[in-house]
Amino acid sequence: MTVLDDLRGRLVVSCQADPGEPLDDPAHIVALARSALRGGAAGIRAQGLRDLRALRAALPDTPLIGLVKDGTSGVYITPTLTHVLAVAETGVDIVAVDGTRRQRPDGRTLADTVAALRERYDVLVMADVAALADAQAAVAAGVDLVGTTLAGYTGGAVPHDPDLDLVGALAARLPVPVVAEGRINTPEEAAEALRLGAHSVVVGTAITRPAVITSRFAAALVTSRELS
Ligand SMILES: CC(=O)N[C@H](C=O)[C@@H](O)[C@H](O)[C@H](O)COP(=O)(O)O
Repeated sequence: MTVLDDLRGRLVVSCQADPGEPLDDPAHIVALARSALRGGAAGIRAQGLRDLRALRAALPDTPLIGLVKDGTSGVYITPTLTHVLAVAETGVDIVAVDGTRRQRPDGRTLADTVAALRERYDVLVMADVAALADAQAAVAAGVDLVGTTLAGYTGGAVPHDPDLDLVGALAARLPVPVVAEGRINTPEEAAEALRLGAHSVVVGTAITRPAVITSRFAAALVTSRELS
C-alpha cells in the first residue's frame, strides 16, 4: 500500500496554528492530529519544520503532508527549493508546494524544483494550485498530486464557499490524484468533493481553528440580537 492508497477516498485534517495563536505549540498540534485520527482522519497536513518534526516523531505511520509558509501573500507555500528540501528532511510523505504559475522567489521553475528534490529524497510532491492551467503546468512539471488549496487566494476577496467546480474540472482532466482543499466547511461539502472525483479531502479551519469556529457562532448571535 502506498500513501496515496491510504488516502484514497479519505479525510486529511490540516493542523496548523498561526504564530502567536494559543495552539501555536507542537504539543498542541500533535494533540489536534491525534484527535483528528481518532475521529477518522487518514492523514494530517501541517505547516512549519518544528511541527512537522514533532508530528513525524509522534505519529511515524500516519500519512503526513508537510509545508512551510514563508509570509502570507504571493508565493508563500514552500516557495523555494531550500524550503522544499527542508520540509522533505523532516520525513514527511508528501511535500506541498506552491503550484501556481507565478514567479517563485528563488527564480527556479517548478519543474527544476521538483527535479532537484527527487535527486535527494524519495518523497511525493503535491502542487497547491488556484486554477486548471496551474494544475496542468504542475503535472507537466512532474508533481504527483494536485490540490485546490490556493483557489480564491491569488487576488480579490476570498470567497466563502469551496471551489468545488475546480475540483470537478481538475478531476475530469488530470492524470494525477486531485485533492479537494480550501474552505470546505461542512461534511456535505467534503462528500460532494469526493462525488466530483476528488481523490481525498483536506479540511483545516472547520476542524482545527477553534478561534475561527467560535467567531462564526459569536457573529451569528450578534446578528440574531440585532434582528430581535
Ligand atoms: C490558502 C492557504 O494558505 N492555505 C493553507 C495551506 O496549508 C492553510 O492555511 C489552510 O488552512 C488549509 O489549506 C486548509 O484549508 P481550510 O482551512 O480552508 O480548510
